Amino acid sequence: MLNIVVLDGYTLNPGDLDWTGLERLGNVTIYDRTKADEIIPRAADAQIVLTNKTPMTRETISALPNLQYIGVLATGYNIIDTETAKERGIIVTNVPTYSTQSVAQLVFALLLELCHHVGRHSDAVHEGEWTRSIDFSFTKAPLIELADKTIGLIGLGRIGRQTAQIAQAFGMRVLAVGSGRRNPPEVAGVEWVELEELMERSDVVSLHCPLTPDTEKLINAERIALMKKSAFLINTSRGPLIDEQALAKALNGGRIAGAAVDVLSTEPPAADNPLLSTSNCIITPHIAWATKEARERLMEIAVSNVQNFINGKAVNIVNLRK
Ligand SMILES: NC(=O)c1ccc[n+]([C@@H]2O[C@H](COP(=O)([O-])OP(=O)(O)OC[C@H]3O[C@@H](n4cnc5c(N)ncnc54)[C@H](O)[C@@H]3O)[C@@H](O)[C@H]2O)c1
Ligand SMILES: O=C(O)[C@H](O)CO
Repeated sequence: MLNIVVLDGYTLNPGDLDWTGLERLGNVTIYDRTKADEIIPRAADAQIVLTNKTPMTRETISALPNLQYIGVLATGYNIIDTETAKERGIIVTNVPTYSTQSVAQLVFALLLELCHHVGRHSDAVHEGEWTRSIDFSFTKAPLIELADKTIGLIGLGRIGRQTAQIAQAFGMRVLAVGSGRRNPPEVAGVEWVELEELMERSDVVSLHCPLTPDTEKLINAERIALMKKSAFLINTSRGPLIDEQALAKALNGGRIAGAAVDVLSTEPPAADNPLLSTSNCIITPHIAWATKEARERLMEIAVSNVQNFINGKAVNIVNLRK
């Protein structure tokens, strides 16, 4: 039987799912979380390592001679040095599709909060402002309708497309930017444009591309400067896509109207992360993927990824192409 080590199982299964599917496949050891200096001793005898956000660097992978397979318990696999794994013949897989609907749903939870300030209005009512009001209605901030507005999607993969469909249901126009590597496919109701044009024309910019060396700080001061003053920026993909200092400066200076992010450059964030003290920036703690429904699918696909690897027919490989 193969040794299987889960380095950071807690966020996937804080207690409401079960690991029995995985436990049928080998000698399984599950850690809730693993610090950087604990990875090598914990994974030393493992042929299979599963990780969500515990990084597998060149140094770590090179120090694990028994390792044959790394299963990422997520769609984004930027925490893995995939090149080193490839050089050493180690298969890396991810879990695509499990949270597509949940992430797109959070995009609109964030966007609707920016448009309607539901939390702020409810808090005001509970604090007695409606009771004291002389009118039947009052607003704490300008309210915005999405119909006829333009959303610009950076990345039109699975989550980007689901977001496009919901946006269209709200009556929004949809612009998109792709990886630029080949002619983008026709997608109903979506206009492909260059990044600069997307930044200029969009009322809402939403990020859905992976974090790679090419996309790090894709949203920087120069690109934010292209946005409309009334525009919103939404990030449910990965924090390092945004230059956070530049975004905080733009928000504090009224250069754009607001932002909402589910991800930050380091997670959990340092207390001095500039977005934490920026008032017109909504921040959620990387929850887009974490609905029960999505986590159930994640567990199921992650187990089937391991089963397929053991059977010699690995699927969802992210590092052996090219
Ligand atoms: N917040 C969360 O909980 C959560 C959950 C799932 C996924 N994610 C993030 O969302 C990302 C997207 O997930 P997905 O399922 O849609 O992946 P996907 O692979 O289906 O789509 C990614 C798309 O981005 C495009 N792309 C690559 N580089 C680009 C670039 N430079 N500019 C524009 N587009 C580019 C790709 O061509 C692809 O179409 C993941 O990589 C992950 O980082 C976050
Ligand atoms: O990429 C993903 O699947 C989410 O960010 C959760 O890790």
